[in-house]
Amino acid sequence: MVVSSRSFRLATAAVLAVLFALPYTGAPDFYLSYLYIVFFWAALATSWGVLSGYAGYWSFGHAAFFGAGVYTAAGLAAKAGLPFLLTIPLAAGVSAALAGAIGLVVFRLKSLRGEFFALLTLSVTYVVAAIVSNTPIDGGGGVYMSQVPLPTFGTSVPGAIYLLGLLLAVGALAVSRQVLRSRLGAGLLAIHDDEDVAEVKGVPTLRYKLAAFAISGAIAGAAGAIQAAYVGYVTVGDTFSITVPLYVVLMSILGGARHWAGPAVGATLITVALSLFVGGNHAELGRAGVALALIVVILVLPQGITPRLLARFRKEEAQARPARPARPAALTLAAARPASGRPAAAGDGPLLECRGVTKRFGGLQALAGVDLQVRRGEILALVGPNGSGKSTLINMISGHFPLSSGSIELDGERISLLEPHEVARKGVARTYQIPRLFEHLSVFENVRLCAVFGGEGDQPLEDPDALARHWLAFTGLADKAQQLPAALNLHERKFVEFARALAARPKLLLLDEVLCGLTPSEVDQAVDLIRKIRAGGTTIVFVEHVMRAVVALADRVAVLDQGRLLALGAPQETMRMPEVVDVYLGVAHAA
Ligand SMILES: Nc1ncnc2c1ncn2[C@@H]1O[C@H](COP(=O)(O)OP(=O)(O)OP(=O)(O)O)[C@@H](O)[C@H]1O
Repeated sequence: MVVSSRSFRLATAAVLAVLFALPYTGAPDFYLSYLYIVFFWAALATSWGVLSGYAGYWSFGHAAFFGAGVYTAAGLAAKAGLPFLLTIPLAAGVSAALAGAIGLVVFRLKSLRGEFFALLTLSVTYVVAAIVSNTPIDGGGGVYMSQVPLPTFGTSVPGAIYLLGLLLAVGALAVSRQVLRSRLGAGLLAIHDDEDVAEVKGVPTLRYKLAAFAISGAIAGAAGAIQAAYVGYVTVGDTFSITVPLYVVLMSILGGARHWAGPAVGATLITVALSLFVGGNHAELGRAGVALALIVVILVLPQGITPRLLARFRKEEAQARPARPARPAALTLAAARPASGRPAAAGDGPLLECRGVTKRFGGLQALAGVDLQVRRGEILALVGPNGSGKSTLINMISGHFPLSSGSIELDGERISLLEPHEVARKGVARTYQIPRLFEHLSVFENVRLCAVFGGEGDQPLEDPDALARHWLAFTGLADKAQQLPAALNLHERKFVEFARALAARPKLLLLDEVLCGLTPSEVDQAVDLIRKIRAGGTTIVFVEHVMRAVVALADRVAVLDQGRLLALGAPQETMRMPEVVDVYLGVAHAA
């Protein structure tokens, strides 16, 4: 049976209407409480997904944010006498602030990615728990909510808590969906796949991670506030329990952590499955069976249930729909060009100026004071023996690594102190020697992301989709748009790197060994492409070992040796210089 998107939306609206009306129909409190638990876990798991699912920063500290919400509400309502409803936004604020404060410290450190982030957030839970239990916030005895006047809309207290839980779950899903569809979501998904590359492509990674963490904390805090009213008596042991992070992680993985609805789907399935085995003679056996079934489902569907179901649904819908003509990739050239791209103009002054660029990796001097000017509109080849510092210089210009000393200016403006995403916003784009594509994004999404985050200034691009399609067509990848990078060969992966860099509309394009590993005909194709790119007004610096391409393309050649600029000039003459022949080409190659 084919269900259209419209009928799916109508069904969702009808289910929501029934759920919101339920407390007014005289439904027993037992059912309301049962459904509240589903909403509670759905909201909590959804909040986890905003940072951890999208950006891949697995937090095991969700109990800290949830607990901060529980105790903010309990403390303010039971001890300070604030109206309970007012404590919910306050709890959200406290938990968001806690997440933001932790994020400000840990997100700056590259060494705290992956498992270290998980462990660190877990330990934060115990620190917060210790603070709560050793201060008057709890004092070791727990906090009773029995004296707190709780709202009774929905005809009773359980009805009101049910409605609050439902509102929170719906709100969390709406926020998570909105995040995923925004620039923030696109940036978070890129961070998930390769944070350093995301930053170089223009994603302000620190700001985005902080925003996601704060949103995640806020929803968890609000969930904690409502849960405080639900349980009526809060204790440190129950609140800061390892169960919270373990459950939300499991729920999110089962449902699909990279989809906005995935964690809530997982939460619903697990909560309902576990509730079937709360009592009776075989409760333990039943719960073990549920756990086993979970393991099997996760092994069979590593991306989660929701993406799989949606993929099938979309496939059926597409098959049922009459085929529409494909949208053309056409785009006005003005939109595709670099923001301030100008055609090549000899003597127009340097676009890029490197002064005394030095880079040390511990005791190793990779660059030893390189002075180099790149003229506006030229193609400059950067050559030299292995380990001479070519890629390091590209990394310095794109902001990938900070300089040890020296300075780099673009268009007369110093860029060497900027973050990589700020360098990208000044009009610098690069490719990687070994393509570093976002492996969970389609080829189209890879290029679109660079269209969204590239380009000078902060004006959002009007039609990033059209720009992505344009550059995919330009690089001959239009028919690969919907594929994942893993399905491409090396040549295609390198051309996706090209398309991504071009979608950023750069003034300065840095190409790091784009021809390495390509067949002779693929090299010819790439040479042709590079010529066309320059004709569009882009200045190009390219690192290359394929001499045929260097001679065919370069206006000038810069030769590096042991981190120093050995020679600079027109290709033919520079390649014949005895010192260049000596250190790089060898007599036979120079002939
Ligand atoms: N992240 C890093 N940490 C430590 N050393 C590094 C790092 N990156 C580069 N190096 C070292 O710096 C020196 C210059 O390396 P670089 O990759 O810039 O050379 P290259 O000229 O691009 O070489 P190739 O042609 O082989 O790519 C090498 O000795 C390399 O080992």
